[in-house]
Amino acid sequence: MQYSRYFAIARNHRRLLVIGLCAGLVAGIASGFGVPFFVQRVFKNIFEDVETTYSLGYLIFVSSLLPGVFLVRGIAGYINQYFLQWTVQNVLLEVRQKLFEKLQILPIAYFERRQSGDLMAKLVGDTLQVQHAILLVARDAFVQPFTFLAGLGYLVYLAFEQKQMGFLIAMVVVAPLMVAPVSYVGRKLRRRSRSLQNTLGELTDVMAENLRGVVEVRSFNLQERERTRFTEKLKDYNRFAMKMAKYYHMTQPFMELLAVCMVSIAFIYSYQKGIGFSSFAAMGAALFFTVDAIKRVIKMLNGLQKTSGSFSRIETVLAEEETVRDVEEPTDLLNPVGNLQFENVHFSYHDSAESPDLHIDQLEIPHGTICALVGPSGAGKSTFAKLIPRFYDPQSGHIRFDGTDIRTLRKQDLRSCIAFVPQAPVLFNGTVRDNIHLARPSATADEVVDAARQAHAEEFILSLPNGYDSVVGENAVRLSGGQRQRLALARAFLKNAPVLILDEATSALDAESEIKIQDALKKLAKNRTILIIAHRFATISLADTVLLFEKGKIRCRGDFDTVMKDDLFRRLYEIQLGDPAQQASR
Ligand SMILES: Nc1ncnc2c1ncn2[C@@H]1O[C@H](COP(=O)(O)OP(=O)(O)OP(=O)(O)O)[C@@H](O)[C@H]1O
Repeated sequence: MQYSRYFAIARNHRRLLVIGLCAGLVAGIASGFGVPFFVQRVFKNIFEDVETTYSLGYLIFVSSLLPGVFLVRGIAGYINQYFLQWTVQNVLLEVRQKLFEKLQILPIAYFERRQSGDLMAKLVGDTLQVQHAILLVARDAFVQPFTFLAGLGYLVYLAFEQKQMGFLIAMVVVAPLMVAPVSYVGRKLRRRSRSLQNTLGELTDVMAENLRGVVEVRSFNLQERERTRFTEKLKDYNRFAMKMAKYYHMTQPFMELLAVCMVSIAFIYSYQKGIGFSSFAAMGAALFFTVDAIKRVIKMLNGLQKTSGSFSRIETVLAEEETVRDVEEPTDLLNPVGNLQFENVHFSYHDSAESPDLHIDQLEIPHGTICALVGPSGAGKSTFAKLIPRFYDPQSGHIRFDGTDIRTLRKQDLRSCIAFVPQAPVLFNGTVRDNIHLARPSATADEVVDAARQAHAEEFILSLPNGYDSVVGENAVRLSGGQRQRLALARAFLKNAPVLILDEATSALDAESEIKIQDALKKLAKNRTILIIAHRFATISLADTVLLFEKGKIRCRGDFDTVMKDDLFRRLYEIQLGDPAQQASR
C-alpha cells in the first residue's frame, strides 16, 4: 500500500501523534456530544421551563456552558492541529530526505532514461502535493471520526431519552447514501491524478530544457517553437486540472443538500412526535456535527485520491532498484596503486539498438602509465572509461583494480581511488576554492593552490575579482569553457587518486595551456594510472599505450608508433594533420 511508508514513519513520532490524537478525541467529543448536550440543557432551562424564575447568577452560569464547550473544543482542536502538523512535517522531512538520498545512489543509467525536469517535479511538486494531502489527513482524519461518533452517540442518547428510535433508523438509512457517490468520485479522481502529475513533470521538463538551452533558443530563433511547446503542455495541465476540479467539487453540494433534507425530515418527525424545542435544537446541532464530520472525511478522502498520483510517482522512485550495488561483504582496498585489468568484458546499453556492444577480451593498464583511448566518434571510448568507476556494470566479464574484481569492492572505496573528469564538467555554485576543495575536503589551502597551479588555472583565478574566493555562478556561466575545464582538472589533481580518467578534459584548452597540462600529466603519471580520451594527437602522443577503438572493440593497441601502422589510426592522424588548429597544438 502506497501510504504504509508514511504510517511507518509517523509511528516513529508516537509521542506527538498520541498528544494530537488525545486532543482530537476531546475536540470530537466536545463538538459531537458536548455542543448538542449543552444546547438541550440551556434551551430547556431558558425557553421551556417558564414556571421557574432563575437568578441572574444562574442564567450567567447556564449561558456560559456553551462558550465553555466551545473553549474546550477550540483548545483541544488547536493542540490536535499543532501536534499532528508537527508529525506530518517530520514525516515529510524523512520522505524528502529518502527521495533525495535515493537519487544519490541510483545508477547513472537511471538519469539517462529520464528527464531531469520530471525528477525535479517529483522532488518538489509531488512532495508538495503529498504535503497538502497529509495535512488534510492530519486535520480531519482523527477529529472528524470522533466528532461523528460522538454526534451519533448523542442522537442515540436522545432517541432513548425521548423513547424515539426513529432517529437511529433514519441515520442507518442515510449513511450509505453518502458513501456511494463518494467512492465513485474517488475512483475518477485517482485515475486523473497520475495524469495530472505526469503532465506537470512534462511541463517542468520543457521549462528545464528551455533554461538549459538559453543560447540555442536565441541563436536558432526558437522562441516561437518553445512558446508553443510550453503553451501546449500548460493547456494539457489545465485540462487535467479542470477534469479533477469537475469531480472534486461535486461532493460538497451533494452533501449539503443531503444534510438540509435530513433537517427537513427532522422537522416533520419532531412535529409529529411532539418533540420539544430544546430537544429539536440539540438534535439539529448533533445532526450538523455528524453530517459536517462525514463531509470533511469525504473531502479528505477525495483529497487523498486527488494526490494519489503524486504518492505513486514518489513511490516509483523510492522503489527503484539500485542496479549497481555493493556486495554484502565487500573486500577492503588496501594501499591502492591503480593497476587495471579487463577480462572478457561485455557491455551493452540494452535500450540503444544502434550502439555497438563493448567487447574487451584481455587488457591490462599497469600502474604508472598513461593510456590514450582513441577512435572514431561513438566507438565506445567513454563507455569503456565509465565502466571503471562502476557508472555501469558490464553484463559479463571482470574488471580488476589491483587484482580485485571491482564488483567486490565498496563503490565508495573504488570511486575514492579514481578521479574522473567528464567531457562537460559541472562546477557547483560557490567559490573557486570550494569547487576545487570538494575533491578532498581534508586538503590544506596550499594543496588547493598547488592543484590549481598544476592545472594551469592559477593565472586566470588570480585575475578574477576575488581570486580563489570569487563565486562561480550556477553552472559557472561566468567562466569560459577552457577555464571551467582547468578548474575541473585542478579538482581532479587535488583528489590525488591512483587512477585519473580524463574524458576529453582538455578539449576546450588553447594549445599552450594543453602543452603545459601535458607536462603536469607526465609528472603525475609516475605514481598513478592515467587514462586519456582525446582526439588531439598532441595529447595522444604522451601515452605509453594507445588503445584504438572501433565499433566497441579494441582494434589495435601498442605505443604510438605501433598504432601508427594501423590504417584507421593513420587516417585519423592525417585528417588532423590537415587541420591547422591541430597542427598548432602539435
Ligand atoms: N547512455 C547511453 N545509453 C545508450 N547508448 C549510449 C549511451 N551512451 C553512449 N551510447 C552509445 O554507445 C556508443 C558508444 O558511445 P561512447 O560515448 O562510448 O563513444 P565515444 O567513443 O566516447 O564517442 P565520442 O568520441 O563521440 O565521445 C554510441 O553509439 C552511443 O550512441
